[in-house]
Amino acid sequence: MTDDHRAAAARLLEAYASGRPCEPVRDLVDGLESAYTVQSLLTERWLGEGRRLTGRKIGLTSEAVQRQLGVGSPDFGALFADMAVPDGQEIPAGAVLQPRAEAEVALVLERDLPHERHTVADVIAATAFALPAIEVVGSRIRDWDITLADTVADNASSGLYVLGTRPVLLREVDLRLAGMVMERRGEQVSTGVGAACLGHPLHAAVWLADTLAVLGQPLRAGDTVLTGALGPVVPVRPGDVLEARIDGLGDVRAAFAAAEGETT
Ligand SMILES: C=C/C=C(\O)C(=O)O
Repeated sequence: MTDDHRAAAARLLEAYASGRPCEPVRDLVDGLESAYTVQSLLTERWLGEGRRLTGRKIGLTSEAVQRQLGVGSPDFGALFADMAVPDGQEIPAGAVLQPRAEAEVALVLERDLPHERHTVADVIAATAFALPAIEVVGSRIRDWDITLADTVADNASSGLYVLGTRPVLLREVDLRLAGMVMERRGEQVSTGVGAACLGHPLHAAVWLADTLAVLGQPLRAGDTVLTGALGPVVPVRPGDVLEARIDGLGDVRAAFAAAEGETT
């Protein structure tokens, strides 16, 4: 760990604290490993503040999002209990900096995934159930001017996440063929399918499980895994109500508070 890593972490933490986006951190981060070192600094700090790790998110799994953000490989970030918003509960204005929303498949594990190389069968055997999810991503970096290094350092642009409430067993759903539609007050704003997520959301989960095991931080029983967007990410405006429906998994809703002085 270097002074540059500490400076990058401090820049991101200042953006969180002030609510004002910061300049990119890529000038302080030399490559992917270095970016994950900055992310780890943030994670360690948040754990030290008593936040509870609830799992991980995978990002940049779909070509649509990779094109939108101009970055070309998956990444991961940490999820904490205070980032989980109950289905349909209003999300306060300003809770996430520069919020955007995406619909995805969440997996909840009932077994550890400790190996350096997992199979899809390992992931299926370790999964208790799947849920539909909306991830509210955000960026501490001004205007989302991000490279892969910036988003990795910035906890994979994590914000909040909303999980549906009807658990579905993997044997009851074909996640590859599962279509997704996300609507903003009845208007279609994003569509996609499970196959858009690295070919299959379970492939994304295998990538994450292997990557974390190699890093010595394996996925554990009880973890939630957000497997990555199934379709394009959409900007969020105050007062938005977004509803995502995923075939076989059902629906989930993210409701955003109106800006002060506005009613919806
Ligand atoms: C910037 C964040 C992207 C994701 O979370 C995703 O592609 O799922």
